Amino acid sequence: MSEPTHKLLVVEDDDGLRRQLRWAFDNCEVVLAGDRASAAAAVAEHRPPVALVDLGLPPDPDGPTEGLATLQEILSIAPETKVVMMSGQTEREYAVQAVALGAYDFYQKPIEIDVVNLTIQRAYNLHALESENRRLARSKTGAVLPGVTTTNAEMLRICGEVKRFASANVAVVLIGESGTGKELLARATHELSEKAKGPYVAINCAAIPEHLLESELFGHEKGAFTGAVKTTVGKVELANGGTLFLDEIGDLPMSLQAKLLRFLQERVIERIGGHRQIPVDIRLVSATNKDLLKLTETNEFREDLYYRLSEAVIKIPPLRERPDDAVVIAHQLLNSFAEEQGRSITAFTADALASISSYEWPGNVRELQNRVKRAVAAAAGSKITVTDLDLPSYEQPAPSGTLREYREQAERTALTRAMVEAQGNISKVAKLLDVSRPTVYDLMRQHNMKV
Ligand SMILES: Nc1ncnc2c1ncn2[C@@H]1O[C@H](COP(=O)(O)OP(=O)(O)OP(=O)(O)O)[C@@H](O)[C@H]1O
Repeated sequence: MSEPTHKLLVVEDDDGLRRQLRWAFDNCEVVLAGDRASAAAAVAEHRPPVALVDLGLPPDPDGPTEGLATLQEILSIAPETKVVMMSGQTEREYAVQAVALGAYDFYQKPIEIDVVNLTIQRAYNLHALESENRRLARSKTGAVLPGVTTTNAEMLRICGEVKRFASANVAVVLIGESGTGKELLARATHELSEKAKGPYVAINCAAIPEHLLESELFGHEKGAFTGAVKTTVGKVELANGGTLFLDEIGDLPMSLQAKLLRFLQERVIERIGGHRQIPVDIRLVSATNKDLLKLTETNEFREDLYYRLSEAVIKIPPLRERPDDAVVIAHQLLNSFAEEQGRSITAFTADALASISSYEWPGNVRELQNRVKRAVAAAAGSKITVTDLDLPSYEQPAPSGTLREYREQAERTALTRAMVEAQGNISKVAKLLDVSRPTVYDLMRQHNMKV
């Protein structure tokens, strides 16, 4: 084996054979297990790319049941692990059964080290190739900013803006419905900025009662008011050298709007009950689902503060306006929840995909997360259904608008589904839609889609 750091799990109950195998694979980090339970624990801890499993394990050393159960348990914890089963002369008939259950290969004893080594090397190669494919698929589905998944043209444009604004050190306001990813983009702005080495401190202006909010933001000195038993540093000061994220800024009470404005003009704070001016150097990112400009017209939000906060404005579209993202994010969530919950569910049914892309998603990505998580836990089959997601079934909308608009909508839906199914592989998309590759590229351009 080329890399001595490869982990190899050997599940074998015969002591002599275990020693022989450990010696034979001294170029791997061999993890030994003698039964199903210790094999499962070792897989959870080490996630070995390859496992070599004896078919006859206690309590059924002469039969296949325990070996096959161990195979299934390993794959339920780590579906990516390549399992090579070993059998005695008489158990050859179980080879097909093992492969049908997901084993990568089958090896018949007696052990010939060179041959086993070759099988294992091939398994490592395949594992590496599949990992690389998964990585590429992930990057194709657009990990354009840390933690952000998108293939939607508008979101990709927004991610580009976030990157540019992050390095420009301007005050950014993020506008979008609840669960659209405002906090996610706020964090990305911090991580990509020159303040990334400093702290990231978030505060939700709507979640804290008005009389406590001032102290939360600016801190207080001991004895400043009844109950102020010790000096407390506020969030603004805590964020010094980093980024302060003010969530639900539209709910900031008027009295504090004045105080925040003063801070933004002078860049110093005074704790409540304090007389010292403390200089604070922060990057400010705020977020709201309200129309701040409208609030300025009704005098609910100070206009001067609005302009201070919104040197850059980013509007995040709701998920219902980006059905392509709903489907792509759903797949990514499915993969990560299935891995987390140790379930071998890899797909949605076609009906479920149709519902995901047509549903309104009032709770946006947060609601999508909750539904997919529950569905992964509840699914009885290998695919997630509309019922698992507890979504209304998709109903073909009655034609509205012109024939051309209707055609365009259908074309876009078909293209999105094919892109998701093919994980961005254009040749596969072309095959699924029965058109040429150049046609796929043309369609993508027309519909503003990227791979
Ligand atoms: N494009 C995306 N890709 C992956 N995960 C996302 C995406 N958008 C949002 N999420 C995830 O969805 C969840 C909700 O996002 P977030 O908390 O950023 O929304 P928000 O707009 O700040 O919501 P609220 O206004 O309710 O605070 C988070 O777990 C976030 O990581």
